[in-house]
Amino acid sequence: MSGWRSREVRSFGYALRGVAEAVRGERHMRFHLVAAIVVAAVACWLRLDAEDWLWLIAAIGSVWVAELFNTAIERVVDLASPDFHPLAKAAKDTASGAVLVAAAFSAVIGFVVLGPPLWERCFG
Ligand SMILES: Nc1ncnc2c1ncn2[C@@H]1O[C@H](COP(=O)(O)OP(=O)(O)OP(=O)(O)O)[C@@H](O)[C@H]1O
Repeated sequence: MSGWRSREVRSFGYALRGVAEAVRGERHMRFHLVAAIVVAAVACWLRLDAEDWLWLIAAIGSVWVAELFNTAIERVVDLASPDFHPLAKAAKDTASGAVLVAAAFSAVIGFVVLGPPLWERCFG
């Protein structure tokens, strides 16, 4: 393997390890993983079309990305400011807020995409 390629493979490995470490260490990350599996199972059961799948994938992805950044920010804040500091608090609270906003928008997308076909399947 060329030097460039082995460097790329190594970087990819570090990135995957970062995701795995976040899933192992963060309760919320595991919750998002379970939620994504449940949503995908329901979407399969409802036989959603490609466009609906894209909306769900974008919603799930946005929550995962927000949670990964939140985890990274928490780690850096813990490293830089183990003692209480108002700026550390603001950084952590803002990072959690990003997850909350992503989760809220994703819940709306889930409701709009899954709601009508689910209603139809269950009560139609
Ligand atoms: N060094 C600090 N200085 C000031 N406030 C802090 C500090 N560390 C944590 N906090 C406050 O405590 C809250 C909880 O912090 P913590 O590190 O426990 O993260 P968390 O929100 O519990 O994340 P998770 O549950 O995902 O581990 C933060 O949102 C922040 O308001």
